[in-house]
Amino acid sequence: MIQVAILGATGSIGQSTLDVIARNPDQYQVFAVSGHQRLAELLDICKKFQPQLAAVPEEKAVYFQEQLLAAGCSTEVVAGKEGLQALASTPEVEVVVAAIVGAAGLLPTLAAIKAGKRILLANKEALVMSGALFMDAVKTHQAVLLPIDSEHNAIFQCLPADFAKRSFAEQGIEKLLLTASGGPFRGWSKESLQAVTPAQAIAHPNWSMGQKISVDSASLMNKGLELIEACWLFSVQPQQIEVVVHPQSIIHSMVSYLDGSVLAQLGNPDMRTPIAHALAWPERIPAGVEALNLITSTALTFEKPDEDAFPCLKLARQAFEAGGTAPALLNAANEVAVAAFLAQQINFTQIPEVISQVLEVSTIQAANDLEFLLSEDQRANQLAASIIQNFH
Ligand SMILES: NC(=O)C1=CN([C@@H]2O[C@H](COP(=O)(O)OP(=O)(O)OC[C@H]3O[C@@H](n4cnc5c(N)ncnc54)[C@H](OP(=O)(O)O)[C@@H]3O)[C@@H](O)[C@H]2O)C=CC1
Ligand SMILES: CC(=O)[C@@H](O)[C@H](O)COP(=O)(O)O
Ligand SMILES: [Mn+2]
Repeated sequence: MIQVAILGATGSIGQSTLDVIARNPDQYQVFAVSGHQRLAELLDICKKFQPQLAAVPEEKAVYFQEQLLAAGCSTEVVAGKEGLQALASTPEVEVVVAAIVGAAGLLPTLAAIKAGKRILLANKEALVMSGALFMDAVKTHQAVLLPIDSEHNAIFQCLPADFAKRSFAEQGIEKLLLTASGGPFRGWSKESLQAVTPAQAIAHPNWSMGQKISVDSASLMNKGLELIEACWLFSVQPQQIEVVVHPQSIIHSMVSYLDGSVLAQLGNPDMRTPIAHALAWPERIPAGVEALNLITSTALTFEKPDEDAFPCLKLARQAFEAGGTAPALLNAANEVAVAAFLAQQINFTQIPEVISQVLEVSTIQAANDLEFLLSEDQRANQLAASIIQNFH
């Protein structure tokens, strides 16, 4: 029986993971879960899956333990950030699903890496902000890193099995084709984007996801973060990645080879597919996802991204090229700007403005020390907040 810890069990990825595990009860057991604000949902998860451990914020730990006891659950509560990191590195756990949103996921994911776990990575922000530190830790601690972000999982499936052992040139790989849906505002002009509401921005055309990633998809920052994520995961440069807008989200990404072959992974847009793939890799398990019917499927179309109306993609590419702390600053500024947009404090087109300003006034430094990186993340958060204040 494979024991699984789900960091961010109450979220969209967490719920999809629980669904896949529930379909494969002979192979997987939920050993540990974490939640942050949605503790009623976490209690339901504990009642259903009876995990050994549940991590919650420090101030809610006593109350949540009482709730568990009242519900007849023997789940033990671990508290706060330390509890979450301990949970991620518990010896009994073999697989850790990194599904916390944003920078808050970095330390628990690193704890799982340092404990040599199989990491199913959804939390792209953690990798974007810490890049080389993250990948070095994977190597040093012989963790197994499997992407469940749908595009990266697709690329992983289209690459040779031993892709990490040889250069792309030796393997005849020309480039990665990273698909983007284009989000709910695809085709909109810069001017018309100014007045869009949070409700419009989180209404993704194809995927049901948490609010932050939905806004990122709408601004194309999700694709910018994914471009950086792909650079680290597959050891490529941004010039080896072409972003292709594919509004139907049926092709989840592709690999183009020198002989003219383009390998693609297709499927209905449902995160249970990449989650099941990575849980079982190199085997396959059922995910509860309906097989793609190409006869009844809609036509597949492709177009170029509009980087003028959606400057976040360009900003992310530039941040990766600048290196050092730049991607962490980009990520921090984006997190603050997205939260401000969702709280209706800024408009949608001010998201890239906040990020540009944070990057412009910051000195980019080496990012090889975790403590320093975390302090820069905090500094960029504060800087972004003060830039937003000055908008008013
Ligand atoms: N949803 C999707 O289809 C995809 C998501 N991803 C990535 O996966 C990650 C999760 O996304 P998604 O599931 O959509 O997001 P959700 O908002 O649905 O879930 C986020 C999870 O993180 C927890 N969380 C939030 N803040 C904190 C914190 N400060 N400390 C600890 N836990 C916290 C939440 O707890 P609570 O709910 O209890 O507050 C929740 O469990 C993101 O990085 C996203 O980019 C990648 C590809 C696809
Ligand atoms: C499901 C998933 O992996 C998301 O990252 C999704 O790809 C978002 O879609 P777009 O960012 O392409 O709109
Ligand atoms: Mn994705």
